[in-house]
Amino acid sequence: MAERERLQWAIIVHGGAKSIHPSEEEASRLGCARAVRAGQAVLESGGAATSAVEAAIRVLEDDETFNAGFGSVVNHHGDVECDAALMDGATLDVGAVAAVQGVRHPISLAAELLTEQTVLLAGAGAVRFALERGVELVHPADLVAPGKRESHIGSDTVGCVALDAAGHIAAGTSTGGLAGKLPGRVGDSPLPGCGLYAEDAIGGVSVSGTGEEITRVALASHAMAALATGSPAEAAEAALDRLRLVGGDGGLIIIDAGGRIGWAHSSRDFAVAYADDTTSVRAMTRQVLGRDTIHKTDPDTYPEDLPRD
Ligand SMILES: NC(=O)C[C@H](N)C(=O)O
Repeated sequence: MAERERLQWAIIVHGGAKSIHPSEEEASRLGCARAVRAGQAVLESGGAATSAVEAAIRVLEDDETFNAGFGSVVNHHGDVECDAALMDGATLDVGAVAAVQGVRHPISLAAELLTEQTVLLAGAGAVRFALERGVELVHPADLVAPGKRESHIGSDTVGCVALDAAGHIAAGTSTGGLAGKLPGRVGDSPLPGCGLYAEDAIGGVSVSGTGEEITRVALASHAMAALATGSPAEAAEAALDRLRLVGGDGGLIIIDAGGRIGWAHSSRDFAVAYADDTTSVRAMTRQVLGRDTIHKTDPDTYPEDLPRD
């Protein structure tokens, strides 16, 4: 197939690798579509990929459908502790935060760190940094959405990858982690090479799934390596093969340097939405790519007047 000319911009988000209850499918698709629309607005006005990723993830963090920011699952002690990261493929800068409490938008705290020498801040130090930088803080209990306190199900981290008009790629993640996790536990999401990676010359990837297994196989780095020889969907598939070695479940979204979008998941479902300068917002909760996926759903196309809450 002839190589496509590079697109002006492209963006994909995910709402987590998990089983999505039928009653949550529409909310998952709509939530992801809204997030894409927020990132798209940044990209269409010539904004940076890092800003688009932050804007998209902030929408997902505000949506209790997803396990990030408000609506995060609770840990073993009933508290929300969040991990998030943002990586700039132009500079290979990373900003990451782990096990933070009471930060309304962990992705914005990660963005604040992006230009600092420090890559990853955890716990109380990260919250102090948020205070110094004027990043919005809330009472930690205010991040617990009704219904999530009792819930020990669900593992629906959010993520985003974007390519901007200048050819720069960024990737981001945000999560409440795994329900019932030990306090202080940190998953793959804030770790470059595990939960995310971005490098302009290659592409960008954002991951969801069982964090310990994803970390053990450095999943994002495998997807990046596989992009050298395959399409984004093939690279996501190759990474999932790697994950099967340790028995984990997951999903990956990818954009390559040419703006091609792809994703795959071994979890039953994976809410995804995407758009580029030639395609309006499309969203779905599962698709056939992985040999372990069981359903096919044609993507819903969302018009300009995307429904609002
Ligand atoms: N839902 C998720 O993707 C969870 C995240 N990967 C973690 O283990 O913290």
